[in-house]
Amino acid sequence: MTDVNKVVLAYSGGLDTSVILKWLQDTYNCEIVTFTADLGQGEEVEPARAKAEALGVKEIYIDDLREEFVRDFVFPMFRANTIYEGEYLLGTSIARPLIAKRLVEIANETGADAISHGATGKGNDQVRFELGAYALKPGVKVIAPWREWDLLSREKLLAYAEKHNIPIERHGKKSPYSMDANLLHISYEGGVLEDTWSEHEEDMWRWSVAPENAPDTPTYLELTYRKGDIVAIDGKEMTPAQVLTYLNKVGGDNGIGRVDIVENRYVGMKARGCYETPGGTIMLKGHRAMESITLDREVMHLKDELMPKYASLIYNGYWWSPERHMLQQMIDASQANVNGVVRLKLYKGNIMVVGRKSDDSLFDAAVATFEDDAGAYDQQDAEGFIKLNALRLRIAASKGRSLL
Ligand SMILES: Nc1ncnc2c1ncn2[C@@H]1O[C@H](COP(=O)(O)OP(=O)(O)OP(=O)(O)O)[C@@H](O)[C@H]1O
Ligand SMILES: NC(=O)NCCC[C@H](N)C(=O)O
Ligand SMILES: N[C@@H](CC(=O)O)C(=O)O
Repeated sequence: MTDVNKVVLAYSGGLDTSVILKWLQDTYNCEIVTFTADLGQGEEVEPARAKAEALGVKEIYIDDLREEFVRDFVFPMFRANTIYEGEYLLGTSIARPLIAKRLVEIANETGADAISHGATGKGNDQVRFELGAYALKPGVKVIAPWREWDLLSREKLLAYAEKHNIPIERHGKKSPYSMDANLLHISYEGGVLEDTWSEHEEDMWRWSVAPENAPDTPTYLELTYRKGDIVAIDGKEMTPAQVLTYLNKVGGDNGIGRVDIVENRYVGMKARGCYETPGGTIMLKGHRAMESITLDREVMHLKDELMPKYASLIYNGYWWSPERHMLQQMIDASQANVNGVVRLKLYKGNIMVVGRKSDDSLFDAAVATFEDDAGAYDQQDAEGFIKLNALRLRIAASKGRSLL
């Protein structure tokens, strides 16, 4: 067993991390610092203070990280139109690097030599927390209780909690799912979802109405972009966290952003997950529309080619890596002219782009028109363009390389 003096625990305040807190004290006989983040999960974080105090913790950090989360993690990720395996908007994946960063900062402030978290040994989150911690504090020790203890069933965990007077009630509605929530999404895993054929239950979803129950009249939105980020909605300036909060509300009301997928975890297994990402789904659609008139074609296509790689880096836990940093600089540089306004129509789970405008637009109506273009584009140029592009095809065909 590793020798540790002081551990910073990522303490969400629920049953699992409360058991972990006690288990760390007993097993490692060390001081514990707790860290609880408000990432917009919609549950009060303050109750974590009293719970930690009741377990004898002296150093308690409760941080409101909502603005930092959206400004420095969510927005940069959306500049790349990031999506994992075609469906997942990485709501949990993008929050873990921020938790890792704060764990390390708090360890430095309090003189702790170790960090701990409650992610299991079967998932992605352990990888994300630990790669981040090692990248930012190379000598840090890591304690992952799920990989060490024998409390592997719910019954054992509850028995341990009861024996040590750890309150087992959770605030809010009890969920049969393993969930993670923040301003970008809610994820649901486990329970009935472990049968890939069983349909998710309607009452599982917490933020959105079913598309069929959404209003019969559409909702229009105007998103103003500056350097690839939304800075105003319907002309009203907003901070990054305000933007996402607002879009979650209107998106949820219109039945937008539900997905039910089976994804490939980094550790090798496939896992079923349902995700509710109303604001993020709107942001992705809006951003692509803004780029469609402001980005050069080859820049756009290169971004699209690199995006799956960038998404995998984030999914697999490599936010704090030199390769993600390098890609981010390129992505950010591409956004210099991604300015303007996009107009969207939300209707029963759908998002339609109905307008886009920009002072930096590359769309040239004089060139694109089906009407007389007054010499803006010489149609005869196209003949040589096509012939030279066809040259190798014609040579191959003339030498008998039939494609039929
Ligand atoms: N808001 C948060 N603040 C600090 N740490 C967090 C937060 N959310 C999650 N974590 C860390 O990530 C781990 C994995 O998250 P997950 O959502 O699986 O936790 P959990 O099993 O729900 O824990 P609990 O039952 O205590 O809520 C948690 O055990 C905790 O260490
Ligand atoms: N139950 C959870 O804690 N889910 C978080 C993981 C969500 C998603 N499968 C991910 O790996 O990012
Ligand atoms: N948070 C979940 C899922 C994951 O990490 O992929 C776990 O700890 O297992």
